[in-house]
Amino acid sequence: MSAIISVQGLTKTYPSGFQALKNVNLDIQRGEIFALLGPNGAGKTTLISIICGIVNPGDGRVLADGKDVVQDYRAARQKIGLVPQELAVNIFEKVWDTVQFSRGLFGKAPNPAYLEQLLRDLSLWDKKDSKIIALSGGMKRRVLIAKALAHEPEILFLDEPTAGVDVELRRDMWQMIRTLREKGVTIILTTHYIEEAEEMADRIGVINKGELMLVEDKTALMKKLGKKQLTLQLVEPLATIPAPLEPFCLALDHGGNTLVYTYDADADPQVITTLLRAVQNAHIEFRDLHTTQSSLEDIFVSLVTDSATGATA
Ligand SMILES: Nc1ncnc2c1ncn2[C@@H]1O[C@H](COP(=O)(O)OP(=O)(O)OP(=O)(O)O)[C@@H](O)[C@H]1O
Repeated sequence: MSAIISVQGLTKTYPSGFQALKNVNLDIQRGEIFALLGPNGAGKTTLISIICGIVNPGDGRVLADGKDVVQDYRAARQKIGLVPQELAVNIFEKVWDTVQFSRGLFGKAPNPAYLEQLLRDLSLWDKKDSKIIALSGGMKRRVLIAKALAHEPEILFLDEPTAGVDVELRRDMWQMIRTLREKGVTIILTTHYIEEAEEMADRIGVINKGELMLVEDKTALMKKLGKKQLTLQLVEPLATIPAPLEPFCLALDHGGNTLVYTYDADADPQVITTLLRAVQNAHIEFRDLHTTQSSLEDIFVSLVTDSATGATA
């Protein structure tokens, strides 16, 4: 895969003197779904806004499909669709008119057949003559997506696409995003719902205080930084952990009624057999056992917290 977006040494200091981005380097691969995660104020919107040519970069360079977003703004911007967080439309306009207008903004020739298919795909076709003010919140979001896609961009940015939408619409949006990717559109989304990134993304970027802390394949990330826990529910409570089990660094919970073993998600599975044998040799009986795996949310929280406290992994 080749990079469709290339961010090189990007730094942004707002006129207030606040440094919102610090030497960000990032390549987005053609055809991927990339999720950018970060706490409030981390710099996600600033980064997206610079790539989309809405905010001026400070130092550094951004290329969209090889076009410099400053020097070759129009060509670069034409490649990109942006679904903003906030509704930024004339609410008295009709759906069809607003979508057609968006296409015209990019100097694209009218293509009613394309726009009809777009509105049909977004379940908006029967609302094409409705004024935006008369639509539900979920439909307004779909209109924002239709506007962003009206000029047939190859790259789609979604800034918090499902903030405040109900579960059903969120699932619909996820399906919509997947369908777009199948059609070859590269998707970059920011989200506070880690579950969304876990569900959708091929790769994850974590940004904190203007610094890109990590960019990794999602599955590899969850394997590398994820933890698993094996919990044994004991028949008889233990007062202390017997000496032969000490090397496993077990925790004794629930008044001595459960033994918990925490291990790396990519650890050798043999380690569990060894532990269970040691438990048996120590004459400890258990009535039940189960394993859990840390979510992307656990990993994200520990990354951001560790960086705040200066801890290293
Ligand atoms: N125009 C501006 N002038 C000065 N500071 C700004 C400006 N826009 C953003 N900032 C600051 O830059 C930092 C990054 O903001 P940004 O909106 O990029 O964060 P974010 O990660 O998108 O946050 P959120 O998740 O809350 O949307 C914040 O501290 C914000 O206050």
